[in-house]
Amino acid sequence: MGSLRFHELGLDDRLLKAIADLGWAKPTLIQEKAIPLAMEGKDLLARARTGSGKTAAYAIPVIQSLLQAKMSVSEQAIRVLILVPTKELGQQVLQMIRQLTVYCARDIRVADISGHADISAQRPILMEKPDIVVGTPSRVLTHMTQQTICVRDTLQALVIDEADLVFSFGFEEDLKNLLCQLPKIFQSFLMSATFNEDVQALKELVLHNPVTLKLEESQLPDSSQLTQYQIQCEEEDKFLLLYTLLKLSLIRGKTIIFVNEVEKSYRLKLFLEQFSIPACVLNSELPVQSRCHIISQFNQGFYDYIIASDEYALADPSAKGKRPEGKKKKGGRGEKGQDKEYGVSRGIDFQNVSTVLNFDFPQSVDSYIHRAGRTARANNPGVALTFVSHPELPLLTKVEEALGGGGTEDCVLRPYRFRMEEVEGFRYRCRDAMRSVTKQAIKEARLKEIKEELLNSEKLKTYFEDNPRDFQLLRHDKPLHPAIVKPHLKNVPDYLVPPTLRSIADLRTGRKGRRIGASRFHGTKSKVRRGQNPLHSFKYTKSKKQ
Ligand SMILES: Nc1ncnc2c1ncn2[C@@H]1O[C@H](COP(=O)(O)OP(=O)(O)OP(=O)(O)O)[C@@H](O)[C@H]1O
Repeated sequence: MGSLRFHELGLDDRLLKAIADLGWAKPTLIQEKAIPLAMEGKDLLARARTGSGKTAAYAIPVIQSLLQAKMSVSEQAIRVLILVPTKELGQQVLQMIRQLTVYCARDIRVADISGHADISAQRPILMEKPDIVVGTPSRVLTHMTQQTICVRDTLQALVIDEADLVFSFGFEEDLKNLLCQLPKIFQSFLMSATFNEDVQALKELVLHNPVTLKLEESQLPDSSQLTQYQIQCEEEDKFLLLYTLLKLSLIRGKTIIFVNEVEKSYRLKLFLEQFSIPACVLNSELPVQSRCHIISQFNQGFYDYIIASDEYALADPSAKGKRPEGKKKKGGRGEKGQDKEYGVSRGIDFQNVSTVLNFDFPQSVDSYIHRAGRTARANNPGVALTFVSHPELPLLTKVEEALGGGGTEDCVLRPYRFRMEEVEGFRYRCRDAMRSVTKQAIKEARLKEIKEELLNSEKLKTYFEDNPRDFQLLRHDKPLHPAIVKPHLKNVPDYLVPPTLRSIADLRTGRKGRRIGASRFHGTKSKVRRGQNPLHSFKYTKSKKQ
C-alpha cells in the first residue's frame, strides 16, 4: 500500500465517493505513483505485480481527465480507448469503470465491445459515442474499418492493458493498423505485470517519451501474504491428492484448479462429481456469456471450485503460434471452436480466492506467476499449491530460479509433505472413480456441456435480463454424467481417515454440512482467513516417498 490517501490526489468528489464505496482506504503503490503522473499528462509504462490494482491506476486518472474535459466541451465523443487481450478482461474493466463512475454515470458513458459476437448489434451503442470504449484490438479495428469508431479528432487517451499479451498473440498487425487511425497527440498508458520484448516493442510503437514505472517489488506477494507449496508425486497420485485435499478439507474456501488442457478439465470434473464434489469448468470452448457468468457467480460465492484450463499458456513466448490464430473461423473461434480471445489466468480479478491449485504444472514461469496471481490479490492472503510430477520437475526448477529461490533449504515453493502411505486407503476408490472417466465419457460430457452452455448463453443475452431471478438460479456446476455419480462415495468413512489428519478432517465434516447448505447452494461468500487455513497449520511429516 502507498502512504498517500485518495483525497490527497486532487480527484473529483464524485470519484472519491465511488472509491469510498468500494471500501478502498488508500491507493496501492502503483496507484499512488501512476495517478499523479497521469494527471500531469505523462505517457506511462507501468509494471506492477498481478493483483496490485493496475486497472484503477489508469482508470482513475482517465475518468478524472474526462470529467475535467467535459466541463469545457459538451459534444459527445469517444475520447478514450482501452485495449484488452480477452473478452473476460473487457467485461471486468467495464465493471470497474462503472463502479468508479457510479456518481457521474450521466457524464461519463462507457461501453465494452469485446464480448458481443454480433458486430452490427454494437453499431447503435457506438452511435451514442460513449466516452470510453473497451475492446480487443481486432474488434476495435473492425469498427474503425467500418467507420463506426472514428477517433481521429477526439481521442484523449489510449490504454493497453496486459500490454505484453495484447502485442504477442496475433494482435500485432491489428494494433499497427489501429494506430494508423489515431490522431498524432494523445496520452498513452501501457500496463503489464511482466516486462518482456513485446512490451518493449509496443513501447516504441505507442509511447512518446514515457515515464517508466517499474516497481521494485517481487513478481508475487511475499510469503506473509502468499504461501507457495509444491507436492512432488506421480501423475496418478495427483487425483488421489486432489480427492484427499478437498474431501478432508485440507483446502478450504474458494479454489481455482488449473489444468493445461480442456480435456483434462472435464476429466477432473467427472472425477470429482463421483464424490459429489461440484465444480465448474472454465475453458475457451464455452461461449463468452457463460464464461463471464461463471466468473461473476464464482465471485459472488456461488461455487467453491472452478477447474480452469489456460490451454494457450498465454504469456509464454515459446507458446507463440500455439494459439489457433490465422485459423480462426467467423466470430474469432479457432480450429476446435476455441475462442482466441479467451483468458483466465491473465488479468481476471477472481475475488477472495483462498487457494490456486496447479494440478498440471504451468507451461512457463510467466504462466505460473499469473496463475498464482489469481489469489492473494489486493491485501488478501492466499495459497498457491502446485502438483509436480516427475516430467514436470525441470519446470519447477525454472520457476524456483525465476522467483529467487534455490536449493532445498531456501525454496520459494515449500514442499508440502504428508505421508502418501497414510492416504493409501483412498487409492482404491480414486482408481475406481478414474476408471469411470473414460475417453468416451469425457467426450460426451464435453459435448453436453457445450450444448447446454450455448443454450444458456442465448438466454444470458436476453431472457435473463428480463428475468433476474431465473438468472440467479442458472448454475454451471451441475453433474455432467449423473450416471457415474456414486452416492456411497459422497462421505468419507471414519476408518479411512488417516490418524494424523483426523482432527482436521473431523472439523471439515462438521463444517462442511453447513457450508454446503449455506454457501454452495445459497451463494454466500466463503472467505477463509489465514489462521483457519489447514494448509498453514498442517505440520510436515517426513514422507517416505520423496
Ligand atoms: N486501493 C485499493 N485498495 C484495496 N483494493 C484495491 C485497490 N485498488 C484495487 N483494489 C482491488 O484489488 C484487486 C486487484 O485489482 P486489479 O484487477 O486492478 O489488479 P491488476 O494489477 O490489474 O492484476 P492483474 O495483473 O492480475 O490484472 C481488485 O479486486 C480491486 O478491486
